[in-house]
Amino acid sequence: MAEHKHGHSHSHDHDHHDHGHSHAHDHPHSDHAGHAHSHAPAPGDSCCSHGCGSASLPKAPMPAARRLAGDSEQAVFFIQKMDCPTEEKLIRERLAQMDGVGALEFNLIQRELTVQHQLPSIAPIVATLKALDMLPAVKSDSLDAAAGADAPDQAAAYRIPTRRWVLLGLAGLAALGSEIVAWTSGDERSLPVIALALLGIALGGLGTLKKGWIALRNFSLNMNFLMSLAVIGAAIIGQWPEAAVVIVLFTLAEMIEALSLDRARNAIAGLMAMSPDVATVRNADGAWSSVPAREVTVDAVVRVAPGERVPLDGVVTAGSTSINQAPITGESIPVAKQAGDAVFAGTINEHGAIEVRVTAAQGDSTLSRIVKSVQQAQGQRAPTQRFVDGFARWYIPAVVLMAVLVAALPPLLLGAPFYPWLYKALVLLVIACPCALVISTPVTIVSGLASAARHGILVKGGVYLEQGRKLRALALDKTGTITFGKPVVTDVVSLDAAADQDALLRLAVSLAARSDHPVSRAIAAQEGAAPQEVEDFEALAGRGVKGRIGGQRYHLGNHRLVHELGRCSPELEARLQAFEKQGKTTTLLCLDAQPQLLVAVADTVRPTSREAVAELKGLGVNVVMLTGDNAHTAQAIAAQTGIADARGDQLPEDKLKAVEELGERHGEVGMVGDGINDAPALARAQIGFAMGAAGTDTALETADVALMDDDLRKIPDFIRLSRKTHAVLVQNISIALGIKAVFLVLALAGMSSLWMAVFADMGASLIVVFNGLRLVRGVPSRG
Ligand SMILES: Nc1ncnc2c1ncn2[C@@H]1O[C@H](COP(=O)(O)OP(=O)(O)OP(=O)(O)O)[C@@H](O)[C@H]1O
Ligand SMILES: [Cu+]
Repeated sequence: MAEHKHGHSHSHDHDHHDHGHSHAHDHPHSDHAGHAHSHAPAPGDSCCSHGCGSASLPKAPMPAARRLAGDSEQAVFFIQKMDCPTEEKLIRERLAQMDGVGALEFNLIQRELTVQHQLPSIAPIVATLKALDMLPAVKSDSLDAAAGADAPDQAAAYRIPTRRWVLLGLAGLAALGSEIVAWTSGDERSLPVIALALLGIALGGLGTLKKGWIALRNFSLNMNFLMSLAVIGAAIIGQWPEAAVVIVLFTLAEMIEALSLDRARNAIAGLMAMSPDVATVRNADGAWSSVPAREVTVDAVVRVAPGERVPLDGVVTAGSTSINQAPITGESIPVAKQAGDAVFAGTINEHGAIEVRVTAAQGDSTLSRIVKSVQQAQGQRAPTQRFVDGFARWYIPAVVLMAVLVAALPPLLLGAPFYPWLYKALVLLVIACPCALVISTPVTIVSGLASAARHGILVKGGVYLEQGRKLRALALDKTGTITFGKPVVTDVVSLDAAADQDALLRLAVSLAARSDHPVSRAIAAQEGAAPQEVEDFEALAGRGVKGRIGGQRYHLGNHRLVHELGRCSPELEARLQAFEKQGKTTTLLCLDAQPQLLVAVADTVRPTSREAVAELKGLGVNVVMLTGDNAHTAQAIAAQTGIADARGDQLPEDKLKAVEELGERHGEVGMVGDGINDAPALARAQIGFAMGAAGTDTALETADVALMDDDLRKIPDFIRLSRKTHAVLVQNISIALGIKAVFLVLALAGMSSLWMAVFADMGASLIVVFNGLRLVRGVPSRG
């Protein structure tokens, strides 16, 4: 992996109008410290992460929610009881009816609910949630800054209390006892049988019955309602032991489901666990002491011994070592670090002892921003999830209707016996549970997101994870993406034989020193030429720079600039081409618009780029290079990387047009870029990728998919993961529906009992959850 994250420090006053290429990832942490991240865009606003104009293609459909006109407040609740999609539906239906309540965002896996509202206080929302027996805890409330300070310890809240397990165990014994007594005595309605069954229902099923009752009162047909109906129905037709066994099994299924969701949540939390809890901090007197990492402030100096993990983000101030950055970038190749280099919390110091000046508090570290970003990403609904939710909406009523018909029609029309058909109807009600179906999608998406994060790929939403497999074209910029973005001067040629080349070079260096553009930086790095004072400095986007030195007017820029100055000639063009054909970028220093000096710089292609391009081609993706650099250089670099379609001289509008045109020709387009000149094209692409995100705030926040390091091979990795995720989603939906279909037939044929139906439902839920969790284990390997 490329290691080039040296913080550079130009002491000059840089022009910030310099377009494009401030190459953010080349100078990390310049203002990292004290940069509080409120990483919480309002739901619904997140559709356009680049702030793209209204003309751009829809990147993610808006969540179906009422939009509030004007400003709205936001409150986040932690709802311990919200662990099943049924609860979500119930809450959604009730809250959506309230005036002043806008978008609702559910995060089942974190059990969080975010509400946009325009109410003077959140009390009515809390009251509604309480009426649904949801017992919300306020995590944050934009009306009340202090809210959430005493939010419960969520980790503890996720745990299922032992008491519940014991109760369930006793309930199970009672239900089993009832079954045994009934079986041995051959009487299902004797007093001991009924008493034991009632005991089982009371110990294990009251919660479900209560929820069922709440659902009924709110006219919301949900799982609990169906189960309650089935149990009461079974009791009415005298199947007491069965009623008890069913409710106990159902409660057990619910608890197992909650546990398996924990697994998904842990996949994310596990990322955070990589960062140590204590840091060795230098005190004012120079002694070292152990301090909880949470309490270490920016600018403190911490010591990291060999073999230890780096506790906080920072910059090395003393010592040198190599660090395994796998927790951030997913690549376990050690990276050399010396004074001035950035290190990240959670990464592993391999051999040297280093001292690190902390640049971000624990909560702002790159790792915790990754975790927050993944948590947030999974709160947004992926397209498949929307489909599944929509399906579940008509599925339950349809099955209930069918159950009613099954119970009523055969006895009424054919004179069939009533009880057996009622029993079949009850089995149908149990089968109607869509839990497996509804839960399969979020679990799969979360596992995919967590797996990507572990491999240094930060996906900003399930949408992108689902879309990745559809990418048919990928546009790459050249400087800093395909190449290292660290060009060096290779040739300096005076165009006027009589001129003093060193004096001209000194002028070029003076102008270049004012710019952050990689080409300028290469020129500015020329040795032995102290820069001179520049007046009226100006950056010329896509061309170069200009300014006055010693009263003379100078331009420093590319062929386009000279052309526009009207001083181009066939001879000059021939000279430029000779360098460009070798993949070098040419820059000309002009005095009074007249070219005087030619400076050629060469950038190195990243060794991973070529492989990435080959892999992308293998995946059926058309790779196109779009660069502001000239066409000849573009061709030469493209040839080195195996890219057939390379387009040079691209201004920002041209890049945008190119992306549009690729979209029309091939379908979904991705774009990788890092400069301001790439921003419009990035926004237009269906998926905007940023590289080297570990060192920068902006790349981490604005891209749809951020690669933590500069390895382009992560893009084919991402596409493969997207395909795998899709495959698992399809499997899960087929399993969930398939099992239902089988039991539907069995039920109608009278071959399925109630408890078999509950068992099947539990089995289906477990299968889809574990199938989904499989994704955590790995990105399909890159051959
Ligand atoms: N500040 C500058 N100093 C010197 N040359 C510049 C400067 N700005 C632009 N140029 C010239 O203009 C060309 C186009 O610049 P632009 O920033 O659009 O693209 P780039 O960063 O070189 O390439 P890419 O689009 O692949 O990232 C550069 O190759 C360079 O020759
Ligand atoms: Cu020309």
